[in-house]
Amino acid sequence: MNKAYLGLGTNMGHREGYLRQACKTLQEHGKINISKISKVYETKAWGYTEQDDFLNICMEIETSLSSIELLEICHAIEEMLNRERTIKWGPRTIDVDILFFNNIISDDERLTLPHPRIKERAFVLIPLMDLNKELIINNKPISYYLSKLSKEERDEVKEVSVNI
Ligand SMILES: Nc1ncnc2c1ncn2[C@@H]1O[C@H](COP(=O)(O)OP(=O)(O)OP(=O)(O)O)[C@@H](O)[C@H]1O
Ligand SMILES: Nc1nc2c(c(=O)[nH]1)N=C(CO)CN2
Repeated sequence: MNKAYLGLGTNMGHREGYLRQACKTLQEHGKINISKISKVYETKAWGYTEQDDFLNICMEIETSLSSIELLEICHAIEEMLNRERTIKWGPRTIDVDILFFNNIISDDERLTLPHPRIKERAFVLIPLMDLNKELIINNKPISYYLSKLSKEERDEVKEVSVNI
């Protein structure tokens, strides 16, 4: 069985609803089991800042799918929930990224592993820390990268009480 970590984000419309639908679709897939789910965080937009706040979560899954098959499922969920690609890093109903897939390291443009921007993103590092503090990128634990971010960046990620 493969172990993977996914990052989900949404900042349009009924954000909890989109997260719930994405989780339900993943859980109902016969070849995916959600083994852990992080707390829910409300986060300031990163990268392209002129947009509404996001809700972000991460999850750990077990799956018999290959990494590319899993990527196809992530894209199918984005399509089902009407994600549109207009502005780079812009508003979206849902984004489902593969953060880690086993210990695979790949610089393939279609599927880069670990996801290339985890290290800079408090909105990913903080929920990942809920799941597994031992995750490693370039021989360093994710806590190292979180400690390198400024207090301001970390403070932009706030736990909220939302049930998914
Ligand atoms: N680990 C990965 N997880 C998801 N998509 C990936 C990954 N590595 C590469 N990609 C590719 O990145 C492309 C762009 O993805 P997407 O439009 O979701 O980017 P984004 O979420 O806006 O930005 P970012 O990639 O910085 O999170 C996808 O077509 C996908 O094939
Ligand atoms: N806070 C936050 N900012 C973002 C997010 C996101 O999920 N959360 N996703 C982006 C593109 O992947 C760009 N910026």
